[in-house]
Amino acid sequence: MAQIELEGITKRFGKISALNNINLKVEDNEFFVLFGPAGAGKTTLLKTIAGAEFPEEGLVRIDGKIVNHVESKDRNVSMVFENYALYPNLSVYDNIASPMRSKLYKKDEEYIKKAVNKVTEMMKINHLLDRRPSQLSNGQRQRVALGRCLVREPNVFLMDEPLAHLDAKLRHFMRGELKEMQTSINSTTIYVTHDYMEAMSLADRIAVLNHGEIVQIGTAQEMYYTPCNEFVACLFGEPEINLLEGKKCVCSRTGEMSLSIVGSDKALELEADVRNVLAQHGADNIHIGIRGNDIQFAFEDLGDEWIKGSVYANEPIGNKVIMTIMVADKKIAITCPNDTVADMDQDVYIKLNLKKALIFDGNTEEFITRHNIDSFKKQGKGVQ
Ligand SMILES: Nc1ncnc2c1ncn2[C@@H]1O[C@H](COP(=O)(O)OP(=O)(O)OP(=O)(O)O)[C@@H](O)[C@H]1O
Repeated sequence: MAQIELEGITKRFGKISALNNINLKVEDNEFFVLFGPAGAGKTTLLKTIAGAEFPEEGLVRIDGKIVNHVESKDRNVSMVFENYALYPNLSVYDNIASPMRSKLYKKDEEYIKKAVNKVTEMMKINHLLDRRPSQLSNGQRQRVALGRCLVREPNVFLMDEPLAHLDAKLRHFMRGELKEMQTSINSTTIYVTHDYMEAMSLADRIAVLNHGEIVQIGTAQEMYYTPCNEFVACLFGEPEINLLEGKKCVCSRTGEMSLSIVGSDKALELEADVRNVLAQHGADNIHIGIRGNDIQFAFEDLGDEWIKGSVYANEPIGNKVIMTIMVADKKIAITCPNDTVADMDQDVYIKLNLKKALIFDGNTEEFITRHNIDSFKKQGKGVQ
């Protein structure tokens, strides 16, 4: 159990600023995910907490104590690295046993045997105990590295893409095991992943990083339903959220402010709460963020709010079809039932469910509002 606090952390590699003024508080017993594109600074942040990198500026606190000058081995953290970092000359058994034989944690061999058996059974690698790392597949090596991280009970687990090389089924199984284990042994976990589904299913809270800075911290729900900008909105969801250019206009039927999509002359009616926020907001250029499953489609014109487009692609993916539709010059991806059949260039009509739309400022790309915004806010635990 431990609370981690980072205050003003800056880390440079020559001219590269890998972390820039990071402020973050991870609560005791929290499962905290670092998420973001390649090169965002996730691994550097994890290593800074582990004591494998030292920041030029800022403070690292574990349970309130400043640990900037405490060596990695004395921080009682257990880290699993992306590149496994296994001892090549040791067997799987001895690799996993190694942390418990260190001076700090010295345990007797009987205890070690039980602990190694428990973790290797969970990882489904108990048939590989005598092999060396060079005699393993990448997925097996990754499980050994994870086993070595999990075998003792540190204050903090630091995990860098620990499931990246596993096949989909094992990955799904391991996610469940990790979450279960973290809850049962009450330890704080900081977990790096590229996979938004993994981030959303494991995390109590997520920090999105980009260019060495934190863009947003929040629950999976907040990231998905109230992202702070278009960058975050695009990271969560498959297919990626559609961002359509819109303009404020007046609806001839209601006389109220509404939105039209650039390339279409239809005025789309807004919910009163969204309309009120937009009326106060200066920007005329609006981006409408709408996910593929919040768009209806039909092969005939069903009336006022239906926008005409043409089928550009129709891609079956398992239990659904992703149809890409061209409206003016813009591609829009929608999620359809798996028996949907469509011809290329066929006329198709779509209707946006604006109750689900995210409204962004077209110039700054910052989030402005959505319908029922208060029901999506502040459901996570902890503080930024
Ligand atoms: N030892 C190093 N020397 C020089 N530059 C480094 C070093 N380690 C990281 N960097 C740079 O710091 C930045 C952040 O790297 P980091 O590995 O933390 O990103 P990341 O978000 O973990 O990326 P990925 O998801 O690809 O692993 C990158 O620009 C990277 O090239």
